[in-house]
Amino acid sequence: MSQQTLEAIVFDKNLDSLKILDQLLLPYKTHYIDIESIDDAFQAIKLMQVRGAPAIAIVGAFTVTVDVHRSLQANEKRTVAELVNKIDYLVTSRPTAVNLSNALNEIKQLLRSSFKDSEVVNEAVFDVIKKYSVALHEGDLDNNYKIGDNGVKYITETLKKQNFQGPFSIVTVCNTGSLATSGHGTALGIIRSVHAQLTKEAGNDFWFEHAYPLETRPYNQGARLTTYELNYEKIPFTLICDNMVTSLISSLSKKRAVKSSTAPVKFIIVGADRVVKNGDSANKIGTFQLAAIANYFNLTSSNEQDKIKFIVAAPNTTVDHNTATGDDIVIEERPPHELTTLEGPLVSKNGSIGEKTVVGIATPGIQVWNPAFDVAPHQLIDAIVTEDYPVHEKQNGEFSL
Ligand SMILES: CSC[C@H]1O[C@H](OP(=O)(O)O)[C@H](O)[C@@H]1O
Repeated sequence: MSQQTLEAIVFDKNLDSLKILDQLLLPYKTHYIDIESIDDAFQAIKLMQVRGAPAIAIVGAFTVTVDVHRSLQANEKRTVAELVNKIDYLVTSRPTAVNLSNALNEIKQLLRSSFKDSEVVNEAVFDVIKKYSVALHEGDLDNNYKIGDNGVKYITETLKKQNFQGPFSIVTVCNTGSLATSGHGTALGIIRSVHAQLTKEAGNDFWFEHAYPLETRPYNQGARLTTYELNYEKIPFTLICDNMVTSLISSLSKKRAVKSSTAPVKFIIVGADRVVKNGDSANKIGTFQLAAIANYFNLTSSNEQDKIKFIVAAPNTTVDHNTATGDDIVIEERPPHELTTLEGPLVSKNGSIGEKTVVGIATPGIQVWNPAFDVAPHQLIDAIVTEDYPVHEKQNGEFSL
């Protein structure tokens, strides 16, 4: 496998060129794809060659930048109104993650406030879009480190309040790390920061011992991407299937070792694609179940030290202030083949990596339901961790975002 990297998005400020890491080939192959137009980006986002709410917003913004750069180089005459239409098309590539529409709508507002619809796109238009895109990319990385630190503070405060002692573990779903953002990540960013700061040597009565990433069917972001990141950073983890969470929590709560660890699950930390005004949060399918599982164990345990906190980690660019509740969130449905087949390279017994292959794992031609996301109700969420501190917690059962 060529040199391993976690840099999902590469924008060259001098060449005004954009490359994305093809995440459909990870973890077996590191391959970058050139993105030269809005059409290229629509395809790459739709196919999930790049995915993750913040990452697709950053790719969307950089794509408009390189698309305009290319058209100026080709001396194409395009009005601002025509460019806005192409931007609206890009927004439709993945409807649930609000980051993409937030970013592209902000670019449209900048264009509308600085130029006439009938004006021909020129260098001044390009400069406005590039400046916004670079700031979005750099701001996302800064936000993620703040989310990580805020997550550490919340976890530390929680464990101290509970008078918890000893090692603890964290469950997470999908991929919310460097491959889903500009770097460090959101939920996985908190795990990175917890691994770095809440060590046994840090002197607290408690310390982080283990992460449990879920496989995250059907696209397998956890099995392919989160394990790739955790392995790269040498963070201790054990991959589990999506249907193993209750057994994992139950075994560890009874001090029954799972592989080499007995550290109880104290936090389930997930990302988000859209957090709406009342705190309902859309995220990868299976997230609602995780919130319900945490709630079950909390209802059936009387001991404060056993309580599990359900945390949503997301930057403010993922918050949708225009939508009241989760009932109003459009959930993207994906193609049936993602459920009925598996795509990947043939891996021989000696570990050598072959050509990409598609294998069937279900009866051909059957009816399939493949929603990419679900909505965790705010009632089941203990904290929403953004780049702001203190973190968002419910007052009288309600979030105030
Ligand atoms: C920080 S990534 C947020 C969010 O995006 C992922 O969805 P997908 O892989 O389908 O783009 C997943 O729901 C993450 O939690």
